Amino acid sequence: MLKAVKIKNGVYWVGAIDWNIRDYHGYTLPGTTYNAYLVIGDKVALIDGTYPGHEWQLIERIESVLPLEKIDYIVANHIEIDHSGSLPLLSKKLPNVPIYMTEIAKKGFARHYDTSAWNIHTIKNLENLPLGGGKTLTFLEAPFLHWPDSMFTYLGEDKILFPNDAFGQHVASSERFDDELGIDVAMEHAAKFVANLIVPLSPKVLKKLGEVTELGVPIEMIAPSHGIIWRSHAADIINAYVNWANGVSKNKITIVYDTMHYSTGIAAQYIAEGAISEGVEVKVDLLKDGRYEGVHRSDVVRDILDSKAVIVGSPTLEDYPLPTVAGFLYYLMGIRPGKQTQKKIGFAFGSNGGKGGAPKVITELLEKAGIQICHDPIEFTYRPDQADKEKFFALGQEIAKEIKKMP
Ligand SMILES: Cc1cc2nc3c(=O)[nH]c(=O)nc-3n(C[C@H](O)[C@H](O)[C@H](O)COP(=O)(O)O)c2cc1C
Repeated sequence: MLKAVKIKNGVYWVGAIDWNIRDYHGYTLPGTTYNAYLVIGDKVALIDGTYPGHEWQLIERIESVLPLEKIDYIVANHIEIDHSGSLPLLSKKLPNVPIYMTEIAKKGFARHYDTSAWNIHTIKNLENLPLGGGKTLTFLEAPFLHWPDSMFTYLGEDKILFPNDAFGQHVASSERFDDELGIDVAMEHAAKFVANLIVPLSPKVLKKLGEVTELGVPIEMIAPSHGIIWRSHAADIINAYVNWANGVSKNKITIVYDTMHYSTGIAAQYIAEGAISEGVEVKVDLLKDGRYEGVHRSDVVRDILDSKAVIVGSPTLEDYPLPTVAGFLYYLMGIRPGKQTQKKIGFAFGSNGGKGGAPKVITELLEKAGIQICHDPIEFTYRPDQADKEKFFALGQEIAKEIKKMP
């Protein structure tokens, strides 16, 4: 039988490890976990659940602590199926057990499952659920963190926040805690998660963290619904969230491009060399799914998370950017990294066969992603010549100097 992991007295991790998942809604990941938690007072509550197909891990881990029938309450912090996929089975096995959720979740669940037989309890913001035995759950509505239905659950006596997807990371590992996995590795997985899922919600993150601070609820441990539990570095991940939400960046430039015959790649290299000569960090990402093996867009946005500048290149193909670049820009428009408190600058470039047009289209899409355009689109025909190379090197130097002046 799989075992639960004790995270505090009377609190257990009873989730599932999914070692195999490599793509989740277009985000590449090295596996993940679906975290669920058992809180045992006089009464017993189960917080969150698993993706469909992983219910067996959840049930075995619960039963390593107590019989499933001992569960008195189920808390559903979020409707998305990677957390709620076990509810259809649990609601059958535990037919009378109340399931706590927000009013919006109730409607959302009805669009996912047949909830007619569920014993649903809709929570009010800051409602308490005393379990007895020194365990009280408090529910905090957290709309749009990250879906309209989302809520956080707080276990006051143990100072544990169960914020569902917030503070999560997609990583499958034998370690359950930040200090076991290593803080740098944990932070890197958290950064990718934030770059892809949380950046568009930045104002809401800041507002919610402000509300939690005002409530004066001490948080010693953060137990998210994916990845490791923050037990030694809860304050560090909260601080990192504040910085990411504000768009705090390094003197770093991300250059992202695709190419058919590599002319645009030569230009990218010259921009990079110019910037490097000014002492700034540069990441050059050739987009995956293009002609060459490259970097997946979900990793490119991770690079952009702490970059002050984003430079995007594409040759012109039938008057437009390559589909990889266009697709990437649509992804970026949804994430809107340039719309955080601290701005990002950028421009577009690319090779053409005489007519061109791609960099102009890229510029428009970069603007929609909130990137402040600091240079007109730059085009050249076929291979860059010596003058082009020098121009691109100088541009790299120019933008590096510019970002060094930015906060
Ligand atoms: C199928 C195809 C369509 C193209 N369409 C255009 C176009 O609409 N306008 C243009 O100026 N060049 C066009 N070109 C030329 C490329 O933009 C040119 O070869 C460029 O140098 C390629 O840059 P790269 O080496 O970075 O791939 C096209 C090339 C191909 C193969």
